[in-house]
Amino acid sequence: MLNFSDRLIDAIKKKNSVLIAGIDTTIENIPDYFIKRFYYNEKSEIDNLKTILFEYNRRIIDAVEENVVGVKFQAAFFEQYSYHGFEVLHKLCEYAKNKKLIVIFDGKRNDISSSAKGYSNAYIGETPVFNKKIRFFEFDAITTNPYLGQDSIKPFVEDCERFKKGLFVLVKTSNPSSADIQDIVVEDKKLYEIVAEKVYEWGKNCVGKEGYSDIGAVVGATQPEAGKRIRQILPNSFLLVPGIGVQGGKVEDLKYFVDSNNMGIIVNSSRDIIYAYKNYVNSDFEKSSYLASKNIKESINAVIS
Ligand SMILES: O=C(O)c1cc(=O)[nH]c(=O)n1[C@@H]1O[C@H](COP(=O)(O)O)[C@@H](O)[C@H]1O
Repeated sequence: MLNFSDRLIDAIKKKNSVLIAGIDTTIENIPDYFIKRFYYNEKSEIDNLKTILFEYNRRIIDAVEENVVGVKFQAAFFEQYSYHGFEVLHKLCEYAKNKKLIVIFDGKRNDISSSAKGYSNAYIGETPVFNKKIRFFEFDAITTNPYLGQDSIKPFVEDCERFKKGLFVLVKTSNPSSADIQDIVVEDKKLYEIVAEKVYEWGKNCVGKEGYSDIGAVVGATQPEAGKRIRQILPNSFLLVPGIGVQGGKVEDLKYFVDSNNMGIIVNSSRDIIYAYKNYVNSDFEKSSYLASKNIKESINAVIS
């Protein structure tokens, strides 16, 4: 199997898209008419929840498939429904995988190395069970938090090498308070610059045939200045860029995040896609999500090609 970065590049070329659809759906944002269609009084709340969460997201994936290179599942939106949500996540991951989409687990997981290994086993690796090793999830990549340092990242990096997977390390996030910690100056550098340098080190031995590392960085679209700087520090890493649209990040600013080949980014949009029915064709969420994903893809391509 090809390295993650090579598979990602192949998929981007095939789709002519760097757009990732973020599957961040909550039940209260699913249109009423859809809920009515699948809600059965004789079934339990939990059974209705599982059916509706799966069926809605499955249709979103069908609708946007043509315009996106992959999907990112934000764990929180599934965890809030406990193991019922995780059951749906498992089914959706398989569903998207079967459509040959790049599938990212956005859990921002990490801990001391023994615990980090458990996270890595679960989402991008395999877990020892008696005398077997089981792959519970088939995600292509996972997001992770760098705060605990190198030994906490190592289990993920090793699994990336072993199973040809990808890792996106939080470097400069999109949220308004990201400066509180990430912009602290340490020995003339902002902390996020130091984290980016670490990401470069961690990814040095995971380079695919196209020359890109499988260890990338998360950089918010709301942070173009940081994007420019991080791109200098990470010339051959993929940047996962969330925060366009609702959070205020501008598609025009993506020019600061790309590398010298106008490559090296994937751009996430969640609410603008999954709830596009609120802005487009209220009665047809699939058509709305299709149109939204097409428009976002085309506007990104206009900036970076
Ligand atoms: O790691 C992420 O994906 C992430 C990092 C970050 O800095 N900012 C950020 O918004 N995200 C995620 O990207 C998605 C953004 O959603 P929208 O603002 O609805 O497009 C959510 O799933 C966030 O959890």
